[in-house]
Amino acid sequence: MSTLKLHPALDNGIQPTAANFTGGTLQCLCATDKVEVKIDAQTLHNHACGCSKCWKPQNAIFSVVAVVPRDKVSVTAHGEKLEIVDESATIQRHACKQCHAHLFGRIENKDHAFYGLDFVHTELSPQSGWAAPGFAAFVSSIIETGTPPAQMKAIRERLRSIGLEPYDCLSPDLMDALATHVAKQKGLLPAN
Ligand SMILES: N[C@@H](CCC(=O)N[C@@H](CSCO)C(=O)NCC(=O)O)C(=O)O
Ligand SMILES: [Zn+2]
Ligand SMILES: [Zn+2]
Repeated sequence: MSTLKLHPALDNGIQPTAANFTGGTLQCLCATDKVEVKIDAQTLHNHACGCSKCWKPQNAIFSVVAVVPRDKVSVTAHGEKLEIVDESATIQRHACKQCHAHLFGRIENKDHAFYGLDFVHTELSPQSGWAAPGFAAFVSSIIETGTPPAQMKAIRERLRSIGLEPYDCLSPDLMDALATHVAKQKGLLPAN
């Protein structure tokens, strides 16, 4: 067992994706009056994210975050406790005002490549079977939240050892999707 602590869902053995899994609920960390969000689909593109904006549990250096179509996400309890962390961010993260867990992050810009997808942390779910993380994104960004640069080599090696290829932005598939969207907007590729 490595002494490097990345995130509990990575350090304790990655739980496998369940076939035919169709969703569940997310709950905030409050002891009572939990905010609850229902997700009526399996998640996609789950990944470790090292950026400073994605929510992570205490002492974790990575977040674990996936996407799901926004029309599959609904607030089912205590929505009055939610607030948007940063209205100016591309991803508007809806967090519990009391425990600060992020229940979902929504893109409101219709011109964005990922418009229509919400960002969610399935570790907040009592169910198991959600999509397993498949890569690590924004790895160099962990330096921005205080990780000493000298630890980066060991952290990238640890990520690889648990099957998560480290990238300093998103994965090549997702970067290609972003660039394809821009080329279509410019009329350099056919719209569909
Ligand atoms: N170095 C910055 C990077 C922040 C960043 O660009 N984060 C990405 C990934 S979040 C989920 O994968 C992003 O798309 N952000 C848009 C947003 O947060 O609104 C840092 O660490 O802060
Ligand atoms: Zn809460
Ligand atoms: Zn992030």
